[in-house]
Amino acid sequence: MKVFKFGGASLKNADGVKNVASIIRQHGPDKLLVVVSAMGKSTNALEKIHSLAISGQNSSSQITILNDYHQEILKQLFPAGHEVYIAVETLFQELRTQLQGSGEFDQIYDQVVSIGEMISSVIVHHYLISIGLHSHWLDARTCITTDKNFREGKVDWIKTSAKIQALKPVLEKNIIITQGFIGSTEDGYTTTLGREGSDFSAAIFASSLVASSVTIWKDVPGVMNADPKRLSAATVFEELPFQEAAEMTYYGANVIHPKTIKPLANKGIPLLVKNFEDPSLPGTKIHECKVYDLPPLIVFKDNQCLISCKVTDYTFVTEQHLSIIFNALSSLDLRVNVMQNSAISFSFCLDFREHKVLSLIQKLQEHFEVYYNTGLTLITVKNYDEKTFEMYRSHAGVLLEQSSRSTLQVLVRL
Ligand SMILES: Nc1ncnc2c1ncn2[C@@H]1O[C@H](COP(=O)(O)OP(=O)(O)O)[C@@H](O)[C@H]1O
Ligand SMILES: N[C@@H](CC(=O)OP(=O)(O)O)C(=O)O
Repeated sequence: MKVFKFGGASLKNADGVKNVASIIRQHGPDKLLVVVSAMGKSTNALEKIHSLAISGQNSSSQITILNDYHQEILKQLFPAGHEVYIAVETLFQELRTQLQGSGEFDQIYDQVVSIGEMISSVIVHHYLISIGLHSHWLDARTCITTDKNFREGKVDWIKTSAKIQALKPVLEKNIIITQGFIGSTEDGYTTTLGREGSDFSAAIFASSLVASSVTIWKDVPGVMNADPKRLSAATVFEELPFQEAAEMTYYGANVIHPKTIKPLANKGIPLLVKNFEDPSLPGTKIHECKVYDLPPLIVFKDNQCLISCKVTDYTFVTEQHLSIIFNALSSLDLRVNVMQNSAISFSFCLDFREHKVLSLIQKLQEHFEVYYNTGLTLITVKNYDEKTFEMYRSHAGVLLEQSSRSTLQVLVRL
């Protein structure tokens, strides 16, 4: 059996849904489970709706814009009176109810933002039925069990795998359509797996079903040695070892979610990255292989924050200081992307998740003089050569630089 994953870019309008349906129709004789993300930029829109509502502002015009966007897609795909209209309206009702719910910021966020995937999966499912395919709609929350770490739910693999394996009889006669990005706590609250987590969902299903492959359908011809939106000369890899792909995603190559590779590599399931606009292109095969002479691989990670903690009592930075800093990071579940120390200060950069980073800074200020800069970009050059090394080191606006024998990292203000 195979797993396909279609992201927001492939489902951004009615033609996108038709194209996805045509790829599914042509998939061949294998059993198939399809994971879909929210349409277009719906998750960003839902994040905005949530943040307006939480801060006591009126979110109704943003909800209307999101509803209109989906209604336009529906109108182009289904005749008036089709049952899908009621299904989507029910989900918008659910959105309004959740916005009025009580609970922690992150908990409400997950109840609200997950609705994008619910809507898109319902639309794709009904469209597949309308063109004569045997589609079975699955609520991913009935299979993917996580802890209560809202916005970054940690998967309970034993429970999740058992529930996913129970889907095998359904797959005999149906194509399963389900949501990426979402799961559920044991007591029934929706959780999300981290932004752009639908690739990871595909890997969870594939690993539990021991699929023969996972294909993630993207708007690029495959995995490239840099984001083609940043470097137009980027070239496509025919194949890549799991290890290399995992490292790329760790440094921030957002073509694949960082948690996707491990479950697939553990079971030896190849990950294919293919282009949904031209499925005839070969794409990239990520699997256990050796590739020699890889070109320099350049990864840009935006929205970085550089924090410097300076000791205030004329002592040097000690292990006790580092322990305070790392305990604070760990208590907020924050990950450091690069770190560096001098005699009297310790600097590190991390993703700027405003809410959490400001709490971190507050904690650190109890012990250090804290300085911070936001709006930075971390550029990582893996397998650098002389030319790329010099080029990125001498980049304008470097705030921090670090290199090993194979990897250069510079933190810059672009
Ligand atoms: N190394 C890379 N190779 C290919 N694409 C990359 C790379 N790094 C970043 N990207 C970006 O990833 C995008 C595809 O991922 P994403 O937008 O998350 O897709 P989707 O939302 O459809 O899952 C591409 O449009 C491209 O700009
Ligand atoms: N919709 C979610 C999950 C996701 O993975 O989306 P996409 O496949 O479009 O990156 C997000 O935007 O974070």
